[in-house]
Amino acid sequence: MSPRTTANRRKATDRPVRAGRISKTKKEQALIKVSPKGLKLVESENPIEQVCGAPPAWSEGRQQLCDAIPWFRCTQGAMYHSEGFCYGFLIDADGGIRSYIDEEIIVTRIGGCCTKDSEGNLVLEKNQDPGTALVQSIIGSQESKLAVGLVIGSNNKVLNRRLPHRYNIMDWFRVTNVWFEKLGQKHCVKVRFEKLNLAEKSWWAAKDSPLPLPLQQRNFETKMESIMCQSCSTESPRIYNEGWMCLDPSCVDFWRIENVSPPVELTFHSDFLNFRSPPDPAVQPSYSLVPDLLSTLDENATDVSTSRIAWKGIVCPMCFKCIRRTFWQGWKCDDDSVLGQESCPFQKFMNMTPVSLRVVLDHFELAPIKRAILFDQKFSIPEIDDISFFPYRKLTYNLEGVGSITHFVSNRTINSRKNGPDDLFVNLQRGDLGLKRFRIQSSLVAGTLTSHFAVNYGMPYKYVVSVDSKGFDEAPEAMLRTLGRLSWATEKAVMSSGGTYLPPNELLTLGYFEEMKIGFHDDGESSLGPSIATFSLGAKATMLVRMKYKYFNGATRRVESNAVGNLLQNDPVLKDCKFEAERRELKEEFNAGEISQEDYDDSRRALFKGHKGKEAPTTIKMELHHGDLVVMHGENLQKYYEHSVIPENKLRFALTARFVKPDHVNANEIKKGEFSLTPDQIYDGK
Ligand SMILES: O=C(O)CCC(=O)C(=O)O
Repeated sequence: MSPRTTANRRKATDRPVRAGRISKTKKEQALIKVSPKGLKLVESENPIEQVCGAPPAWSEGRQQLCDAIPWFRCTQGAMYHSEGFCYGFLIDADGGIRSYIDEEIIVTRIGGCCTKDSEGNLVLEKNQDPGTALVQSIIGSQESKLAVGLVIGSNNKVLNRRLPHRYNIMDWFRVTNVWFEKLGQKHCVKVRFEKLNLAEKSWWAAKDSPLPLPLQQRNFETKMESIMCQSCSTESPRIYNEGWMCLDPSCVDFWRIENVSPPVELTFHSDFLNFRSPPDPAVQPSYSLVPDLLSTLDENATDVSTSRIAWKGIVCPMCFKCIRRTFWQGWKCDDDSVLGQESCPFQKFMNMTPVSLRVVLDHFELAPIKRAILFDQKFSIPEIDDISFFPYRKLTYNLEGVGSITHFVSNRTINSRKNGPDDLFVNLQRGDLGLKRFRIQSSLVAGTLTSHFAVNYGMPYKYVVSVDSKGFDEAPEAMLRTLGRLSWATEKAVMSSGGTYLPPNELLTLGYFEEMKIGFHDDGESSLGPSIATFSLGAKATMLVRMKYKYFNGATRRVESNAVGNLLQNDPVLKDCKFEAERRELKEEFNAGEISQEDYDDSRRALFKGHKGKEAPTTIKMELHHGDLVVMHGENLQKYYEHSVIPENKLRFALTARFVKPDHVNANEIKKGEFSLTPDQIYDGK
């Protein structure tokens, strides 16, 4: 069906190229050719050029970028969108075919619904639906005149310029067009961005390229041709030279030129690339391109330095690199450097005005005389002992054949005693304990930092991260007192459960600012003894304990839903695991020699097949209050179960003591775990 033109239709191909157009080198002209293979051809035929300037901010890591730039808070995917608006967009390797970049215009595909084919090319898995959050958000920004921040990654080959860093902030852009195209048999969404500030030369323009035309000399009259489709009565702009197409994916004439599919090679129409939107003061961004967080933090206000906003990243005012808050006191530019990179001397350490207990504790008088606890029947109910260790309440959770968790519940008398939890909370905030955030070794997203600060004293210990250890001879007084309390709690809990007490020789201190936490993990390293004791100071926290995925489901995780993962070699069939009765019966038959290994495995596979594996429900839920002590005892507890802790307020410390087996430690480090307590550092349980 041939298109019916609108009243003001002009023949676009006849129109002269107007002022306001950036003059293009031959190479750039060639880039306008947008066949699937064309871009690669252009890339190899043309040497990579230098850019003329430097980005206003940059980053070598995605995590650092997202932490410091509020308009680009997405660690995966190309678009940062929130509540119906697109705020930031990354142009990297996968803009897709028919992409375009020059100094002022960017044409790219918006992500989603993609997978990689055998050659590593992105292919659409399904149609991009106009109703998806990505599509709605980009339209939301266009309609609301919200400027979008663009970042260009060094994997981008369309620009064909040498980019100085892995991620480079470009500028603010307005969304001028959002439309659908056909990609293979599916349809995808494309967007045209236009730089907001046309008066200044873009830093990514080619070195020695001419200045842009001044605004007064620009022609804002050029318009894209727009034609109404005869079939669906929707107007679509003319984007390609080869002919006009209806761009409404629901129309029978979608993506057809004069009733036939368009050729493989398409070239952008000059009006589509050359038109510029007249200046419009209503088009504004939500944030500064390079935010200045530091100027908003009043260091003398007591509740600022540990607040959520204060552990965001910043842009280094000296070298413009995005840096994360890795240190308890603040930011250090060279800490987030890539190895071998020149380091920048910038550092900003906060005043760290001590946080008062009153700010973090909700109880009217800081702590109750006796803590009343209502147990939720959904979780394990502990044995309660109010007598043996008075004034503590002792709650014991027994996990059959696995171990026990003992919770010593503190109160006002214990907390307010001299050198007790109230004093320790204040003392731990004096001086520099050496707390830092470390990189998580097994994180899915490379470079992710822990969401808490840590420092280790005594024997070296590696938990989710590798932390340097300082000797106990360097430990502040407050830590030795804590060690006294944790040794007391470990001994009492282990003796009550009939185990063997091994005095701790390592103390890991975690510090949590507002909204920090520790996700599910275990403390099951082979170098550790069976007891782990934690002392809570400051804000209340919730500790959750659950069975590990593979012990709950009887098999490891599998990517494909419904497929069965690797079966457990030695299934402990824990109480309340999935298919507990069936798994126990099969195990007994196998152990009794009634069924072969093959039959045992086949029967388990048949049992699990078709059931999507899921995380185990929470077995134990504990509220950890200021002054409380928790002792986990039993090697199998760490083997079969995992725990997480989510604090609630602006500051919490968790000090955890363990016994590290000396034969797992370098001889020259053993000394670090040696300590002796003065009589008043030894805790008497009061
Ligand atoms: O914050 C806490 O109470 C727990 C800390 C913890 O799980 C650990 O040190 O392994």
